[in-house]
Amino acid sequence: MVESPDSASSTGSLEAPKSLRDIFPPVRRSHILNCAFASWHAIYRPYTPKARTIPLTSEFLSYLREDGIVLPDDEEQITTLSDSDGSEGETESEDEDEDEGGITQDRRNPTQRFPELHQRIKTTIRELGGKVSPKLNWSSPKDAAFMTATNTLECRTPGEVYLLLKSSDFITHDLEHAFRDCVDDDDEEEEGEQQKPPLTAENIPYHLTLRKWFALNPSLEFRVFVSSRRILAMTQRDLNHYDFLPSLRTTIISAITRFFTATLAPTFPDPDFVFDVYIPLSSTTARDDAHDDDDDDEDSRPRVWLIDINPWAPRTDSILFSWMELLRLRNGETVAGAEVELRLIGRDDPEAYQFATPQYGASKLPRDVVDVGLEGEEAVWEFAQRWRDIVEKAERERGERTVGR
Ligand SMILES: Nc1ncnc2c1ncn2[C@@H]1O[C@H](COP(=O)(O)OP(=O)(O)OP(=O)(O)O)[C@@H](O)[C@H]1O
Ligand SMILES: [Mg+2]
Repeated sequence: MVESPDSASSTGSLEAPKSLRDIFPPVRRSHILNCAFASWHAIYRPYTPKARTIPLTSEFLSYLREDGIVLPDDEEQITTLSDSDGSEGETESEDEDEDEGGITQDRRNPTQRFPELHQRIKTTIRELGGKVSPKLNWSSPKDAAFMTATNTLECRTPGEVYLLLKSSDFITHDLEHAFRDCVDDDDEEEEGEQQKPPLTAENIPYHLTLRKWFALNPSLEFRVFVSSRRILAMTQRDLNHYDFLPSLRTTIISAITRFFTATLAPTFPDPDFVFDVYIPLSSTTARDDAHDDDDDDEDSRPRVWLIDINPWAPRTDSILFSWMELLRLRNGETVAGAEVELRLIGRDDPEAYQFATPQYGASKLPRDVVDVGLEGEEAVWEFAQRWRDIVEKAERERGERTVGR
């Protein structure tokens, strides 16, 4: 989870600026838990790219929390810090717990320390085609992508997964600060609820999520802000300018709105949340390759995939909006009947990164997309044209033309 900057000062209000924390509605612990991947994935699996969630043991959580990185010894290709610090090839006796400044460190290798879990992760990677993108309850280790040979979150072995998780501050946030700035759910107690254990950090069920790796195009990732089961606003997620996006605005808004109305709006446990979607270039290829849904849906309209659900909380990055703006929209400070805004990065916007210079190394820009970028404007345009053709065909089939140039 990335902390969003407190943008109280950028609202232009004449009132004395208040901090975002002062005015943000309280965030309940249950809301945070509802946004954990394993919680919502259980409901919306047919709409997500292929993924598996693996319950984590306390042994594994201790391993993640400890300083130092002891990696498995059953992998050949991984070159890591542990190779140079001499931990590889330690004998049984050296693997025993040792006391370092009062803190007990378990130096055993993951293959001895949590063999079953290690094997399960290995098998799951294989089942998902050999390449996965890892995530804990709420966060992916985007800030640690630089640790891998590919500079992405693509992992082929459990060791690569462990290395990313252990190197990431975002993962540490999931482990140590999941309920930071949250309130209890006391007033929500219903009959029979008293039997439930209290929602404390100690009894958070942690899961490792492994998502089948696919080369998604970051220009087609969007974040959507929902309040009272109503879409308030949408934003591009990737911080590059894409010339072709404005002409697809109406199509994108209606595809996402249709998806939201049919799936999330009626069933997500909380009325306020933030969700991320991806609109694949070619629904058929992508579905065959990475989708969990086995139906024979021949609908050729742009398909919307659910990537993540995030808390309605300052900790969620509001990207091209400020949380102040969103809270105002929430309070109805909008023109009645106005269409939902999809905010895109303009060519000269200060937020715009150089094309092919993404925010967290290449983790947001799969290699083939980088290649398109590096091939220059023409290749990008060709790509855009292909996408537009698909969309236009779909719209024609529906008998309504919403795309035009
Ligand atoms: N199956 C996948 N294969 C390859 N890349 C993926 C896959 N799923 C997601 N990604 C990429 O990883 C990025 C991060 O994923 P996700 O949004 O789940 O992480 P996050 O930590 O929750 O991010 P945030 O902090 O912005 O909420 C996505 O924006 C997407 O570009
Ligand atoms: Mg997220």
